[in-house]
Amino acid sequence: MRIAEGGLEITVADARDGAQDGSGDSVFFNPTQELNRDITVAVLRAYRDREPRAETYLDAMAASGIRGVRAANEGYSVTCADIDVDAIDLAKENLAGNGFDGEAIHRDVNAVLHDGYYDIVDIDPFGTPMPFADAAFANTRDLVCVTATDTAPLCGAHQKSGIRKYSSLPQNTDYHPEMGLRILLGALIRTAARYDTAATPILSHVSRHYVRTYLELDNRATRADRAIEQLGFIHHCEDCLERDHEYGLFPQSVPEHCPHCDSNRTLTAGPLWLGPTAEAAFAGVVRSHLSEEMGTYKRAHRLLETIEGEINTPTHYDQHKLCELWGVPANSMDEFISALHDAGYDASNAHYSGTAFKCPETIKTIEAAAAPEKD
Ligand SMILES: C[S@@+](CC[C@H](N)C(=O)[O-])C[C@H]1O[C@@H](n2cnc3c(N)ncnc32)[C@H](O)[C@@H]1O
Repeated sequence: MRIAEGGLEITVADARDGAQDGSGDSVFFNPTQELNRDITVAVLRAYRDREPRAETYLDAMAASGIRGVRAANEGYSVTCADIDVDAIDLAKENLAGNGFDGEAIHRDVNAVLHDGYYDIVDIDPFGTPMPFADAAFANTRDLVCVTATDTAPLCGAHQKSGIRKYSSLPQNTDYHPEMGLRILLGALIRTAARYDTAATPILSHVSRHYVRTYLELDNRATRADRAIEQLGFIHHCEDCLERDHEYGLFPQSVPEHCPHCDSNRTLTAGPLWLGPTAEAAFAGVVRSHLSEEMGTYKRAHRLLETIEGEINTPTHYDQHKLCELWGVPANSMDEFISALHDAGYDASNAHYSGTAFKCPETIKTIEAAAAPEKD
């Protein structure tokens, strides 16, 4: 089946043949990942201004090669890799059909990376990216782009699987998309540090059922040490929903009672990333590189605008959950955030959902400043 994406024509397998969930024999293709791919193209454009030296792009898990074709269209020197021979045949056809002479290799990406360096590596697997993280951080010069679709292990809903895959303890909280992102970032940043490399997230988003992040690399051990210093733990109360953060590789103590309400329903998650998940200025540059022919232009624009304005501290609150806790009807997000600003607090929308917001204050302070009136 022929589809058009980003102004290019690509041959992909049909969803009716199991292409979308990877269930059938056909080469994987998921049309709902167009937002992910559109933002990737805008990142590749923005990254050229930031690091003009970056030239080579490895579409490490190419399937139809759609990412590779789109990167080649941006002038990158592209290699597609996949362990599925049908995928590689299709990726070759799609590169050639669009007039690009990129390479397509039928090989395990860990072996491909063992043999050579790339400036930008894009890891887009089924489920967890961790089996590919070591090879990616050891053999990439500038930027590692990562998708993780195993959101249930990441956010603590499938906790044992999360512990196995990410060597960390995730907890299922009311801010589960951010929990997932920070658990993933913690694991990726620790993996990069094994190679004396600092991996800094310059853009991240959690959309639908996946996490996407772009990590810029710096091969200085001192920078890797500084990245490790931004790992830590979240202590969360299931009753009052307050959460506290603690930096370090070991929690000083795991609270048995919530310091805010004395409940014994406390959870500790980590180690996870407590640093910024994106650079606001870079998100703005990426937004300026979206183009209107992109199928998800409006959504991507809105998403990046929110990320640009998002306060970059852990963790977001859900306004509906807080209003439920306070026993009041929810008002509009604009009204709610304005009330926080009027009271002199920093507050912003957060991209995780329409009711997500960031405010570095406690729930008690937020309630006093912005809780809507009871009916
Ligand atoms: C989710 S799909 C990739 C989708 C594609 N990047 C896109 O945007 O449409 C994952 C692909 O990874 C491939 N794959 C799985 N394990 C691999 C490995 N070890 N090395 C290379 N490719 C692998 C699968 O064959 C599959 O085509």
